[in-house]
Amino acid sequence: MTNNLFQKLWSSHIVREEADGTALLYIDRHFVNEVTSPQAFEAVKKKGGKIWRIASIVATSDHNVPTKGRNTLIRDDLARLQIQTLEKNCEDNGIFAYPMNDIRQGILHVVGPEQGQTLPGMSIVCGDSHTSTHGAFATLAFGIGTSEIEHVLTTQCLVFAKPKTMLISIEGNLQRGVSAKDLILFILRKIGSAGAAGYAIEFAGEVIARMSMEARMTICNMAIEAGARIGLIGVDDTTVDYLRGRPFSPKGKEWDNAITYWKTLFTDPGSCFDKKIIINANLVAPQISWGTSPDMVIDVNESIPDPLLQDDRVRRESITRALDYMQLKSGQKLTEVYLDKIFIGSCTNSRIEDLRAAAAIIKGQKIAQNIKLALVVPGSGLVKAQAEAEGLHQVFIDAGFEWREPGCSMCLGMNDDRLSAGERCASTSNRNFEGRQGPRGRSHLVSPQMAAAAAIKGHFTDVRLLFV
Ligand SMILES: CC(C)[C@H](C(=O)O)[C@@H](O)C(=O)O
Ligand code: SF4
Repeated sequence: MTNNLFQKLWSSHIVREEADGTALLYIDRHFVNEVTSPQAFEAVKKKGGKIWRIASIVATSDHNVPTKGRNTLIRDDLARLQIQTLEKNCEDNGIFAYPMNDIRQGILHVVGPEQGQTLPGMSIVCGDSHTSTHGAFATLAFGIGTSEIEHVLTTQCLVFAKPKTMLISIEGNLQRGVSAKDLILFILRKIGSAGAAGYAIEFAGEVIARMSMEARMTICNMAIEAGARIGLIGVDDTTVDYLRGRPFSPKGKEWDNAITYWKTLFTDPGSCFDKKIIINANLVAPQISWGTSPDMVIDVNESIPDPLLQDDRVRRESITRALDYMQLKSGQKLTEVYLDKIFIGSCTNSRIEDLRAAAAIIKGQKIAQNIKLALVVPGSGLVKAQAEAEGLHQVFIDAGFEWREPGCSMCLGMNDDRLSAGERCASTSNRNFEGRQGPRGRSHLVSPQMAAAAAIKGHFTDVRLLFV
């Protein structure tokens, strides 16, 4: 019998399955952050419950940690309280946590894989929608809400409705200067922000096979922006090589056994999917989001769409509203629009490869006069240290960027790093909703290369031209 990767992962975690496909799943790994866990811990305590499997939990604060001045008091009361509460909950329950000043601290979706706490075959949950990132390692990984966190804490299980399966196969070659981020933005634009709702997506094909784990994580990270709670990629040598020698990866005989199992985690040839999509990578240009949803995207050289040309009324209205919010006009080119801030970071694009790609473009140049603030926020303390060892930090600093401590930072306005009203930002993050990076702020989602080039020019530019 042939099974696709999702079916293999699903069936190996079922505790009980109902006829309609809803199942009680066993959870192997529970990542916990400061924002969505306090009420869950509180509820467990109130009900006199016990945490079922403490060793499955890994915690760190990432959303509202400051990215500078970490040794001074955090000014925002809520942020301070949430961080302190997480620390206390972990201490009281003996839970493994990376404190804010630990070099291993960072965004959970960067830290888990980096430490080998994300391993193929696991079921993984976290009170955060971008948990789909971990699916790049052939894990059944998805975001959950606060009441579900409580459920997992006390039972190690979770009820989950079985999703349908979608295969997105990416063939051909990505052009030079076009990255995994452009590819996933291109896919979002093709299938829409609800195009994969109710599905688990598997990304496959020759382009994925050639990609690094960092790039694969960028792809799976944004599966949720297409409505899929799960994004998956099968295990191959790249997966195994990435995990070899990581602090929490299995060692010795256990490593050998693990590889034997991991190598079964791929879609059997001839397996069925509920839906299949083929993408020609050769057609992908550098992408820029122009609107207030991650599927409102155009090629770098395209013009902003005209709402009047849309047949669908809802679509027409949402484009009109987005253009108004973004203060853009149909027919306009984004290469002509000046930017105020640059953000290179987030769980989508803050890994070492992302920083290398951005630094390669910036090297020896200065940020444009009109850029008020350009931030580079590494995804973890270890990414930061690696970048410093390679001298990348100096490239950024010399150009006029600020080099910060790891965290979610300007990806969302939950800490001091924000857009002010009306400011326009080139951002390597994953969401461009109204007010996402600060009230009335305007976000354009791009790749690290595109953000780097925009910092130098002061506006967007086609990075492919920098490589000829
Ligand atoms: C705050 C958190 C719950 C949220 C999420 O679930 O994704 C955040 O990380 C985001 O990116 O919007
Ligand atoms: S970096 Fe952004 S998308 Fe990722 S977990 Fe943090 S806030 Fe969410």
